[in-house]
Amino acid sequence: MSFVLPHEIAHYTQLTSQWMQGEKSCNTSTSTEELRQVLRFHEHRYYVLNDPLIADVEYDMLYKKLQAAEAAHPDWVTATSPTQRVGSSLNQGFETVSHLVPMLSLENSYNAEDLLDWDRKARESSGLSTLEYCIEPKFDGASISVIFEHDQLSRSATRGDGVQGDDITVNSRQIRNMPLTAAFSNFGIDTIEFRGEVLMSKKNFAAYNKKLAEEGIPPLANPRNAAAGSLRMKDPAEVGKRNLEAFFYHVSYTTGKAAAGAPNLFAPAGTQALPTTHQGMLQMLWQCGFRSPVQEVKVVQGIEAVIEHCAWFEAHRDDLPYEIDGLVIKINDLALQEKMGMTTHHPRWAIAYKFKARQATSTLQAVEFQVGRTGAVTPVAKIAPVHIGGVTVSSISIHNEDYIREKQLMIGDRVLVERAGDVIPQIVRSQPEFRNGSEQAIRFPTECPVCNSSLFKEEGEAVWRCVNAECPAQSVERIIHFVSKDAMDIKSFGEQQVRRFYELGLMQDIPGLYQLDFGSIASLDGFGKKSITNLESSIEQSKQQPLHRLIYALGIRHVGETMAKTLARSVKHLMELQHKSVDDLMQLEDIGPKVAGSIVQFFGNAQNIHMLQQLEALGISMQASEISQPVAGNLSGKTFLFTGTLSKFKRSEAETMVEAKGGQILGGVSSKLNYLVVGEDAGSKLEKAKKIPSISILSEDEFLAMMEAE
Ligand SMILES: NC(=O)c1ccc[n+]([C@@H]2O[C@H](COP(=O)([O-])OP(=O)(O)OC[C@H]3O[C@@H](n4cnc5c(N)ncnc54)[C@H](O)[C@@H]3O)[C@@H](O)[C@H]2O)c1
Ligand SMILES: [Zn+2]
Repeated sequence: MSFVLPHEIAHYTQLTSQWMQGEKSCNTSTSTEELRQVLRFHEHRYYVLNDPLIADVEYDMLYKKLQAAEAAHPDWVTATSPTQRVGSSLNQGFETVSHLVPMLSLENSYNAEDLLDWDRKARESSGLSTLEYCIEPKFDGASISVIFEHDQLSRSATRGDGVQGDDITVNSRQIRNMPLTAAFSNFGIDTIEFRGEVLMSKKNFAAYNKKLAEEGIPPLANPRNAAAGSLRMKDPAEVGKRNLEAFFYHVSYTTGKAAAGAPNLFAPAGTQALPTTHQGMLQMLWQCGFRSPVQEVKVVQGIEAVIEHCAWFEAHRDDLPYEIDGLVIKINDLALQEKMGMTTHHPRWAIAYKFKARQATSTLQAVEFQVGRTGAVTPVAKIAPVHIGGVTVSSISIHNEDYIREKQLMIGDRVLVERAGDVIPQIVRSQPEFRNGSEQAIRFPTECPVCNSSLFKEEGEAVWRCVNAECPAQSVERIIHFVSKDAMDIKSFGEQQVRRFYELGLMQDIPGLYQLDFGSIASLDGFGKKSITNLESSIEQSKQQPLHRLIYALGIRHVGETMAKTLARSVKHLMELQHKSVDDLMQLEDIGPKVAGSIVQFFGNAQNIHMLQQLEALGISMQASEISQPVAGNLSGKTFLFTGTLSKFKRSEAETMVEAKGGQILGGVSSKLNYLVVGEDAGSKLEKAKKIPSISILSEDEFLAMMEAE
C-alpha cells in the first residue's frame, strides 16, 4: 500500500472513522496491526505531504490506543510500530543522509498526573530523591539537525525517520539567524551535531499571509505548515523570502580535545570547558552565535515546580513572538541523561507537556455572505461550534470564491479548523475523504445580499463587489469619503459626526446629506447655533464644487483624484458618463481596462443613477466647469501652492485662476514647486520653502500682479 491512490485514501479514511468512533478495538494482534497501518497513513499525510487529514488530538487519541494495547500485550509489539520509531518524512528530490545520533520524538504529557508519573519513573531509575529540571518552550515548527566541522556549517538535515533525513543544507543557508561559521573551537570542539526547530515568527507569518492575500493567493494555515513546507522547497531563493528563524535546543554529539566538565590539559590555552548541564549547552550555543532558548529556559528543583511553571506558561503562551505548542521538560544533568538513555521513539530524560490543542474538527453547516464597507462580499462559514484554545468558534471567514474552490469546501463537509494564538480562526482544509454524498456545493450569490444589486468582479480578482453607492452595508463609509477634504470638502463635517448622524437616523445616504433637518440637529448635544450655521453653509457651498471633486467623491473603485479630473474634462455633464463604453473610456489618458470596467459598472447600476438624479434635483452641480476643460495657458508647466491666511482673495478662487491658465496646484513644498504664495501667519511651509532656492516666494499682491501680466 502506498497511501496515495484514491482507493487507498478512501480505505484508510473509512478505517479512521471506524477507529475514532470506537467501532473497532485492539482486541487481537491483527486488529492492532490495522491501527498501526492507519497511524502510518496519517503520519504520511502529516510529515510527507504536510497536509494532515485529522486533527493532532485525534491522531494522538489513536496513538494512545495503540500504546495501551502494546503495553497490555508486549508480544504484539513490532519493530516498525509507530510507537517504536518516529514518523518518516523523507522526500524525493533531496539526498538522504544519516544522523550522527538518532533524532527522536518526545514522550507527551497533557496534565499534572502525567508529569508526576514521569518524574516518579525518572527518580526511580536515577536513584535520586529530587531531580533538577530545565523547562523550555516546545517550538512549533520543523525540526532541523546541523553539523559544524572546524567551525563551519557542513550539513543540515530534516529529522526524517529519525535515523536518516533529507539533506537541506542549501535551504538552511537562507535562515538568517543561523550563523554559517561559529567558534566551537573555543570549546575544544572539532565536530558538533546539534538540533533545533525552524519556524516563522507570528509577525513574519502575518506579513507573509498579507502579501499572499494581496496577490489573491489563499493564506497559509499556520506558521508550522509555513516553516515545514519551506524547508523542503526546491528553490532556495523562495525559502529566503519566508524569513525563517531557527532556535537550537540540543547538542547531540561532539568530538574534539576538550573533555566534558573540565578544561582539557591538552587543549589549547583559553579553551573553555564543555558544559555538563543542558542549560550550559544552551549557553554555549548562544555564545557561539545561535538563537537558543537561554532567555526562555527555567531551571527548577522537583516536579511540583515544573507543574506550576507549566500552568503559568500556558496562560502566557501568546505573549511570545512565535508559536509554541507546549513546553519540554529535560533533566538538566547531562551525565544523568546519558545514564537514562532512550527508547527507539524518544529519550527517557525529556518529556513534552502539550498545551491545549488549537485545532479541532467540525462540520460546515452553512455559508453566509457579508458585505463589507467597501462593497467586497465575503463568504463566512458557519460551523458546528467547537472549543479551541479557550474560545468557542462558530464563524470563520473563508475569504473569497477562489479560496472556496481551492479548499474544495462543500456544505456538510467535515472541516479541520485551527485557531493559532491571536490569529483569527481558519479552515485548514475540508475533508472530502469523509463525504457521504449528501454534501452540497456552495453557491456564490450573483446579487448583493443586502441591497440586491448585481455583483461585479474585476478581471484577475477573486473578490465580488457590490458597486451600489447607496448599499446600506456601505453607506456610512461612502458618506465619510464624500464629505472628506479632497472630495466635496464639506468643512466641519468630520467622520465622527457622519457616524453620529447616521446612527441617529438623521441621514441614510449621500442625498440625505443635502436634506438634513437642522432643526433636530439643533437639539443635539454639542451643537451651538454657530456650528449649525457653519455646517449648513458648507453643505450649501459644496453643491458648486467642480465636477472632478464630485466624481472623486462618488468613490468609484480605482478612480482617484487625477482620474476624476480626466473624466471631468471628457464631458460637459456628469450623466454623459452613463453612455460611455469601456472602449470609449480607454481612449482617455491613463485609463486602462480595469478602471474603465469599474466606471462602466458604476454607471450601469440603476441605484447609482437614481442617486445621481436625486443629487441633481437637490441642486448639486453636474456641469463641467471651465477649469475642468483642457487648458494650455501661460502658466502651463508651472506649479503653485498657497499658504497662510489670504486676505485679498479666496484660496479656491486663486487655485482656479492658476488652473485656468494651465498651472498646477501642488499639495506640499518640494523641489517640484515653483511658487509659494504666502498670506498672513504662514508657518512651516514657508520655512521649508525658504530652504529650497528654486522656489519663488510671492506675496498676495505679487501673485495678483503676475496673474494680470500673464
Ligand atoms: N494530524 C495528524 O494526522 C498527525 C499525524 C502525525 C503526527 N501528528 C502530530 O505530531 C505529533 C508527533 O510529532 P513529533 O514526533 O514531531 O513529536 P512532537 O512534535 O510532539 O514533539 C517532538 C518534536 O518537538 C520538537 N521540539 C520543539 N521544541 C523542542 C525542544 N525545546 N526540545 C526538544 N524538542 C523540541 C522537536 O522537533 C521534536 O522532534 C503528534 O503529537 C501529533 O499531534 C499529527
Ligand atoms: Zn449592496
